[in-house]
Amino acid sequence: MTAPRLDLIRLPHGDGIDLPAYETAGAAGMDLRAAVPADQPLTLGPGQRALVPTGFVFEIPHGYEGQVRPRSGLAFKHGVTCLNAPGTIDSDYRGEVKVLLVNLGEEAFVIERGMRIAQLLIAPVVQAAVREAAAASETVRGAGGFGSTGVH
Ligand SMILES: O=c1ccn([C@H]2C[C@H](O)[C@@H](COP(=O)(O)OP(=O)(O)OP(=O)(O)O)O2)c(=O)[nH]1
Ligand SMILES: [Mg+2]
Repeated sequence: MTAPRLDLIRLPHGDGIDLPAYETAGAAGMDLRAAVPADQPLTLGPGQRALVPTGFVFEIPHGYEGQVRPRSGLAFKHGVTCLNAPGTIDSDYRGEVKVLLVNLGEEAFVIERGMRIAQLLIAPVVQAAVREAAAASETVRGAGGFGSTGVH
């Protein structure tokens, strides 16, 4: 599969921020950095959430989506994660990509300019042809769910 091209448009407050990048050859996601002012780090108190700017508009190719996902290290060490994980970036979105972080830990967490706060995956999507139907087809599972299998 050839790699789709991804154009990133740098916004003025993203000046000097490293381009989002795949940190290793096999990385699934590119790390996103916080474009908060250098002299105004963002402090997330316990239980608080914030929309953190990345400094870039991502022109996601048609037929793909962007998924904003947490970094496991931040989640494990500090309880900091993406509240809406995975965040969805639509291919027709032309605003700045932002990361909705929440601090589920017990200590305040300080977000400095350039800190890697989340990762973005590019994934193919299809749009279904939606229609209303009279009845659902029959299956062995039927309406069973939520732990219904393997129970005698
Ligand atoms: O973590 C996220 C999630 C979304 N977005 C941007 C890109 C996305 O295309 C747009 C809309 O996101 P979504 O559809 O999840 O939000 P909504 O609440 O449904 O808003 P809208 O009515 O604008 O679609 O917001 C981000 O920058 N970061
Ligand atoms: Mg929406």
